[in-house]
Amino acid sequence: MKRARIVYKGAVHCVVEHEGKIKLPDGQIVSEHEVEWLPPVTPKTIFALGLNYADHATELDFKAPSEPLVFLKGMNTLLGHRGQTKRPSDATFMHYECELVVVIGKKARHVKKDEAYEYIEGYTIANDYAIRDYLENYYRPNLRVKNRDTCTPIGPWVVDAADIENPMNLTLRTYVNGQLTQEGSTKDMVFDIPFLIEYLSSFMTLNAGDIILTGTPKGAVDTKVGDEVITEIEGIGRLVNAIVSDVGGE
Ligand SMILES: O=C(O)C/C(=C\C=C(/O)C(=O)O)C(=O)O
Repeated sequence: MKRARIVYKGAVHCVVEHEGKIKLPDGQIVSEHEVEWLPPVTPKTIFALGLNYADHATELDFKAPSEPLVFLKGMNTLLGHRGQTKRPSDATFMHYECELVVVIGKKARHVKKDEAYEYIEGYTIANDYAIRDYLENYYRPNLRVKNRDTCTPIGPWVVDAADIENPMNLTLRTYVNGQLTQEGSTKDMVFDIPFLIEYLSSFMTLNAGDIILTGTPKGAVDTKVGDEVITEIEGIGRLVNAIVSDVGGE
């Protein structure tokens, strides 16, 4: 089952996918172009991993971390499928990052690796844009890199965990204006999903609806106003995003 949140005729609905279209709670079927897509999740906490693919660390001239490099993101960053991301006017380098997102299904504290999958509701896709102008080293606060308004498009769907046979072997791809620019596999994560859930839940509580952005492989390159960026993950779908100027914006 694939689930999403949309606005249709001025009202918010939780919907499911039906033969490539959208099924509303009253059974009505509508096309994806008739709706406004919202982020499919409303987390209390958004966790994200930095440098969780060794080849991405290498392209930034960093070593892969020996312990998970976790940071938090604000709700201000979230945006739905087919949304418009405002390219910050102070950015020289705004890199896309295609990432598998784990959606937590129930309260998790002191979870062991071998039980971790029981705590996952499903998976979705994020594009974790990075304003690389402000990337200095591992230890700096990364607010200006990773917490810009609208810079985390996410969705379109949350796919039930039961429908993803092996989340640790999914192909990720990014297309900019139709050109394939990034390709990798979740099998190359430095810290895999069970490890991340054990690690995070060892020192804090994860709640239902919380999300973990699991990092991006190599191939993250610059984007500009006017680009269409599609991040795609095998078995989940394609997340479409447009980059617009923030000049004169709110
Ligand atoms: O911008 C960077 O690549 C470094 C970084 C985070 C990295 C990721 O999100 C990633 O590797 O997926 C940072 O915190 O600045």
